[in-house]
Formats: sequence, structure tokens, C-alpha cells
Amino acid sequence: MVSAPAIEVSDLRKSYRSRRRRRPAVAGLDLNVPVGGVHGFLGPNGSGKTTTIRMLLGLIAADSGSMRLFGQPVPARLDQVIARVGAIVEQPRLFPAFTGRRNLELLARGIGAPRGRIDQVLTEVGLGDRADDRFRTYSLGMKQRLAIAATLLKDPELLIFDEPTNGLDPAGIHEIRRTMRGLADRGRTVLVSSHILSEVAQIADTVSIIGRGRLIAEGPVAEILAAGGQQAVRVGVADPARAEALLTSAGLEVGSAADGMLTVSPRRRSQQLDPSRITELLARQGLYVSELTPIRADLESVFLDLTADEHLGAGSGPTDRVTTTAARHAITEDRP
Ligand SMILES: Nc1ncnc2c1ncn2[C@@H]1O[C@H](COP(=O)(O)OP(=O)(O)OP(=O)(O)O)[C@@H](O)[C@H]1O
Repeated sequence: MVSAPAIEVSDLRKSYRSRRRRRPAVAGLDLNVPVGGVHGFLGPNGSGKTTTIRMLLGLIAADSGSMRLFGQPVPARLDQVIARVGAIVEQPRLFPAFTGRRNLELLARGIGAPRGRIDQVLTEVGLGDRADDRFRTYSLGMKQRLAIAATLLKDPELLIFDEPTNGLDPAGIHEIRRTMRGLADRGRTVLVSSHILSEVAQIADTVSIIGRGRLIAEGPVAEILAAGGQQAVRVGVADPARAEALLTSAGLEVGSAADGMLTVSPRRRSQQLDPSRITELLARQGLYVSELTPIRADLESVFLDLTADEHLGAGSGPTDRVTTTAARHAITEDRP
């Protein structure tokens, strides 16, 4: 039996009233987070990530759409699944003058978690040796790791972190990344939101990229890269000027690099680039290709490309949506 995804969201909508009109924050969002691994929930500032997370956790009401956590509809049955979910949406209240351990003891008592859990969660976030130092002496990364430890007290299967690396320095970001990866490696599902793709790309197994409250792309990191990243080639040819004119008139976008190589890409992202067609076009005119190398875009440029319209504040027309085969398969398979 296929187990239900950790998170399933379908056609989710929420708008806020501002100056006599309603502005959509989440505009028909679909989201599918499989059980296990780290899932990056990515989108530019203001694209609706926090609003979505708050709706999933029952902190605000959706206007319409459906949401499920481990197959249970929320908010209707949130009480039945909330014990399986830990989240940091806002900073938890931790007392600066108390040690890390004391802070956790107070929180554990509040939720009825056994005292034995405290050492386990401190170890899990790598704070075992600093547990008896006061919270105020912790670095920002350590403070955030203690907040993560607090969410682990009730031993949740799904962890939701909204921009957990905000305000941290590179060392702190690294600590949190390592902590999140470790949590997933020990069998939990981690949803982490970020507006900076590179912050989660290294540790995410799958990602959803959203813009203006809608899904733009989703799937395994490698497939998102393949879908968006192999759309240019470097071409070496003896007469670059002639080759450039030829390829341009064949409808391709051509740039020339300082080393005399040409960069060839399709004019529109929806078009496929066929390297063998480039070789053929040039060979027919007696121009023989000495080198043809695919340019692999990194995930950050794929992200910027996919969300370009959202950054520029373009109209809200339909967006090119890349759903990788695996992700599309998962969606159809898991829905009733
Ligand atoms: N309480 C609110 N009242 C009015 N508008 C809101 C409210 N909360 C969010 N919004 C608006 O909804 C949109 C989505 O905001 P949201 O915080 O969900 O985005 P986000 O992707 O989490 O962005 P960020 O990375 O900046 O946190 C934004 O335009 C925001 O200004």
C-alpha cells in the first residue's frame, strides 16, 4: 500500500483585504511533499510560503482548496495529526537567562514530553556539550538549533521550518543545514521554506518552486535542473561570425564569448534545444563544429529563470509550469 504523502495541497487559495480590494497571497496552490527526506519550499519574498504554512498548521483559515497532512484533511482533522508535526513558524519563547537544558525542561513539562527526551533532542541537534550554558551565550545558529530541539520534544515525523536560516551567518546557515539533513537521514520528513535556493539546494531531495501563490515547478532537485538547466550549448567553429548569422536566422539565440566560442540557446524557454540540429545546420554550409558542450545551469539560475516574472512584478497570467515526470506521477498516484 502506498502511504499518504506528508503534505498534499490542492487549489489552495487565500487573499487579504488591502485598501478596499482583495489581494491574493495564495492563488490556487498545489503542493505534494512525499514522506521522508528534505523538501525545499522555495519562492521569492511575498510568494505565499508563510501564508501556506500557517494555513497547513491551522493558524489562519484558507478561503478555499484542500489540504491534507498524512492523508488527514486539515483543518478538519488537524487534532488527529498535529502531534505528528513540529514547526518553527515564529521564534519560540526561550529564556535568555536559563540554560538550553532548562528551557527544554520547561517546554517538555508544558507538552507532557518525558524528561528523557531532553538529552536525546539535544544530541540530535548537536547541542549536547553546550546544554548547560545559558541560552544568551549561544550563537544565533545555536539558538536556532535549540528552537529545533524544542520542536523535536514530541518526536514529530514531519518538521516544518519557515526560513530557518534568516539572519544567520554562513557558519550558522551551515549548522542548520546539517541539522535538517541529519533529521531527514534519521527518517523524518523536513519541509523547509526559503527564498534563497542555494541555501536548501544542497540538502533538499525534492523541491517545490512557487511564485505569486502558485506552483511553478516541483520534483527531485536533479530533475528540476535537467528540465531547466540544459538549455544552452557552447559551440566552437572556425568562422564564428558566419555561424552566428546562420544560427540566428534559424531562430536561435546566439551570443559570442571572448574566447570566440558561441553560446546557443532557444529563444523561448518552452522550446527544446536540439544540439544535433545545430551541427547539421552548420555542416550544410560547410561550417564544421569543433566543439559542442552543453552548458548546465546551476539550480540558482534555473530558480531565477523560473521566478523571473514574479521578481519583475509582471502580470498574473498563466506561468510556464515545469512538473517533472516523477512528481507528476506521484501526484496522480496519491490522489483518490
Ligand atoms: N496578515 C496579512 N495581511 C495582509 N497581507 C498579508 C498578510 N500576510 C501576508 N500578506 C501578503 O501576502 C503575500 C504573501 O506573503 P507571505 O508572507 O505568505 O509570503 P512569503 O513567500 O512567506 O514571503 P517571505 O519570504 O517574505 O516571508 C504578500 O504579498 C504579503 O504582503
